[in-house]
Amino acid sequence: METQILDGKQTAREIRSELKEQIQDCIRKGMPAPCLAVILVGHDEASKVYVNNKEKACGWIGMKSLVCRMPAETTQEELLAKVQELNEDPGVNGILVQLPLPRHLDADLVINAIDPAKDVDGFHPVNAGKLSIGHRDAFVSCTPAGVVQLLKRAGVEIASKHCVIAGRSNIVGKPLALLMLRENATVTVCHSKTKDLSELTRQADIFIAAVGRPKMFGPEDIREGAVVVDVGMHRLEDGLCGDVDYEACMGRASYMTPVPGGVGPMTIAMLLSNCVQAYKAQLGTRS
Ligand SMILES: Nc1nc(=O)c2c([nH]1)NC[C@@H]1CN(c3ccc(C(=O)N[C@@H](CCC(=O)O)C(=O)O)cc3)C=[N+]21
Repeated sequence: METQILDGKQTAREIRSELKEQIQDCIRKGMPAPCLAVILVGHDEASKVYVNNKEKACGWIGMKSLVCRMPAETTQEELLAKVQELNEDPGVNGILVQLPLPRHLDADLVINAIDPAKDVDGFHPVNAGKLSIGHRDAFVSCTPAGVVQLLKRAGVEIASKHCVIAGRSNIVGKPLALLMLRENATVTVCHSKTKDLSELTRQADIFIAAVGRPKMFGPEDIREGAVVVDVGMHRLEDGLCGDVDYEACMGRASYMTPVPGGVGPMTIAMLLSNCVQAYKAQLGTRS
């Protein structure tokens, strides 16, 4: 079987050009440019790369980005004060606190402090709760939103399909299950304690791997013709790879996301999209 590539890089480019047009429209009407604020605490190397990528992506579409770099020894109080300052700044439309935080800081407390209307990561309990009860105005976590956009734009049918998700994190597995349910899929979520995992994943029409273990899934774990989405990202000696053994599944899946160039670029595109959504909502409520 010929495996089609789900090209996240190209799809992200399309989404960015749509967002860029929307922003130019607003600016032509005399509105200020939207602005995303990113808080980066400490010196995690991977985080620096992501934050740079986000800055670049903002630049491409005419969005301002404000990166607040704070030292590794920043206290909880200092971090909360920074979040408060950005909450109150009318020039800031979206706030993202780059994770992971240094160990002495409590990420839950920090996320709870973000104004839900500026929570473009969709991590605040108010947004997570709204997603779970189907409110359309919630900010949805960027990686799950990116997966659904990628499938839809490739013309993959979701309704009535059996979607099996491996992984149950608050930022990927759980919100993705809710989104796929909203798209009328039948959803199974599995995890490290699941019995006969491979038996289950082989029943998937759409299989989504989000476990965080390099090349954990191979052709024996997927059905011939399945749609395979790989959320994993691992930096090995010979480059990046995902949770799925991409080469080995070539020819067995009907569609598959590469790593890199699959879900990663879509995550950033959805972050930009959430920012534009926040910006428009805030413009609408200003007197
Ligand atoms: N508050 C918060 N929100 C996040 O959304 C968030 C975060 N913290 N912490 C870290 C993770 C990870 N993440 C990625 C974003 C883009 C790529 C991406 O663009 N990947 C490229 C490759 C990039 C490379 O070469 O390293 C690709 O897959 O093609 C990957 C990973 C967002 N995260």
